[in-house]
Amino acid sequence: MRPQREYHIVVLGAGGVGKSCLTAQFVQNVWIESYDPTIEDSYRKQIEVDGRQCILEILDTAGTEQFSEELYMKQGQGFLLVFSITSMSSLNELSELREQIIRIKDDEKVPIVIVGNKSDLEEDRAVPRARAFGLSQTWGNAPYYETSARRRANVNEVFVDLCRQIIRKDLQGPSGGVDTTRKRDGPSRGDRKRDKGSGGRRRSPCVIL
Ligand SMILES: Nc1nc2c(ncn2[C@@H]2O[C@H](COP(=O)(O)OP(=O)(O)OP(=O)(O)O)[C@@H](O)[C@H]2O)c(=O)[nH]1
Repeated sequence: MRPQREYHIVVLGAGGVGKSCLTAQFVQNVWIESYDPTIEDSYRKQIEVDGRQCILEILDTAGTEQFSEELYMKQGQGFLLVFSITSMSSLNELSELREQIIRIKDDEKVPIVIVGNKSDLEEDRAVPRARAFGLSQTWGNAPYYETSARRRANVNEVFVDLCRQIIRKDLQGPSGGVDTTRKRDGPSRGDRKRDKGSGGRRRSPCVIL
């Protein structure tokens, strides 16, 4: 049996674009209506991609408060760059984030997926699909998906695409994922948390499904 590999994914983007909702839909299959700004949450989920068992360690970052940015960019092996199709400024914010990732990772070909979330709000669209797609092309043909966390549309697809890119890179070089057969499973990082109250959202930093 192939060993499981562990991959670090970081979800980045402006505040309120739906990073936490996308992550919660992917990891826990739940929809969160309320807006509760994230400080930093991390989750674990095991998935199978092309016959390989992968454990994804997903870091859901703060849209507004930028804690330990450099550290998590260094540790991340793949990045979901999320904007809302209802906000042009949220798309514009991604350019700087991408530049930062490339500078910190010192790698032009770092696995990235660009995500235009809130596709269910077509009537409020402010970012033409062609505009976002054009940008993704100038970023080395990074895959571009439109998602709806609310309707759970394309949610798995963005994580699987990113995971596939990381696997490909992992197979090409020695600096890939961690072989978890040599590592004790334990709680994730992500220890800086805001008290999220008793709503539907979990306080636990670590979810293993
Ligand atoms: N209609 C619609 N609303 C969404 C969608 N995704 C998220 N939202 C709403 O947008 C608001 C913000 O969602 P969050 O997931 O908390 O956004 P975030 O990017 O994590 O925000 P920060 O934690 O501040 O960085 C919430 O009220 C969600 O219910 C979506 O796909 N469609």
